[in-house]
Amino acid sequence: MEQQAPKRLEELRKLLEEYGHHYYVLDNPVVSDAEYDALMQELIQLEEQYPQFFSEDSPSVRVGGEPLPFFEKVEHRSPMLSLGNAFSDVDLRDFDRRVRQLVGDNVTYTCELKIDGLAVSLVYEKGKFKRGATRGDGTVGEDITANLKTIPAIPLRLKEQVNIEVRGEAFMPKGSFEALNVAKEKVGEEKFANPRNAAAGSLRQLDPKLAAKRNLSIFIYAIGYLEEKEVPSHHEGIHYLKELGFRVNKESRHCSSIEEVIAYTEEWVQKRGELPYEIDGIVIKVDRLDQQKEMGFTAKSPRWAIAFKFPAEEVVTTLEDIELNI
Ligand SMILES: CC(C)(CNC(=O)c1ccc(Oc2ccccc2)cc1)c1ccc2c(N)nc(N)nc2n1
Repeated sequence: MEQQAPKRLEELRKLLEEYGHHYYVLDNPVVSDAEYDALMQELIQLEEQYPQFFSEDSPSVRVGGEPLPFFEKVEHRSPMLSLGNAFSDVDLRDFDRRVRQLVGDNVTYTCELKIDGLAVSLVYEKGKFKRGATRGDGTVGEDITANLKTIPAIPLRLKEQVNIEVRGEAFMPKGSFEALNVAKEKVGEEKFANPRNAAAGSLRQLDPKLAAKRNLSIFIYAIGYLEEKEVPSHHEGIHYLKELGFRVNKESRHCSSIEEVIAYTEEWVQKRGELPYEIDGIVIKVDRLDQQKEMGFTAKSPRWAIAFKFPAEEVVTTLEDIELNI
């Protein structure tokens, strides 16, 4: 007869999973950091006391396991495609014209912020997080599961026991990036050039305990495959991902015309500085899945999506940043 795990251990796992979801996925904390940390410490101590009740989806895995000798290569079940680029309204209108030529005039778009981070794939079996990987060359990536498990915004268990693979952008918030570079400067270590390099550098090193300290987060933006369920549109797919427990970006907008899309790009060129994370553009997707299927793919990109790239953010170099060699 299998021994029952102590009640308190199960209770702590449920509490920390619930609190973690509110804090890191919904950006809506229900307990203080101090209370969350105290409960986590209590769970870690209990799990050390009862190692026979180890569970791979316990919230305690967020602190990170032992360093790996190397990363395994993994093949994505469906390719992680790249996006064609648009640099102007003319390019966006050309895209809209191509879409209408292929699927007719009854077309709407979903616009999403293009987060400046590291593209990753997350595989769930019966709702449990099994494997996470970098994009790599789109077909083969590196298995960075151990590092991704330390990201609190990545659910270890979904609200439904589905087999699903999702794609998203792991990133380091601007505030965490600034603090990390201050800490590196203090000990004379090389600073990261930007949050994207900091996120990639944190996830592509072999020690999960180091990744756990980097305050990384993620936004999920695509379903790679999903068994036993069809979603009719992209925006309904994203809503489903949110219901499953994934962190999705609240700024996405369902647009009924390319004019609305252009207005959205102009809005975010202005507002990007107000975001707590860096973005390098906007991704525009034909919203209906039947029309996406009708349009298909080129060798490496979908015909039904495009990335509108922002001009590189001009870096204002303050006087104290310029070594005054007078
Ligand atoms: C649209 C897609 C390319 C994802 N989609 C896929 O990767 C993808 C992959 C196989 C698909 O189906 C196939 C299945 C088998 C073979 C070929 C295709 C469908 C979509 C993409 C890429 C980058 C994005 C980004 N940086 N930010 C946001 N917000 N969205 C993004 N969306």
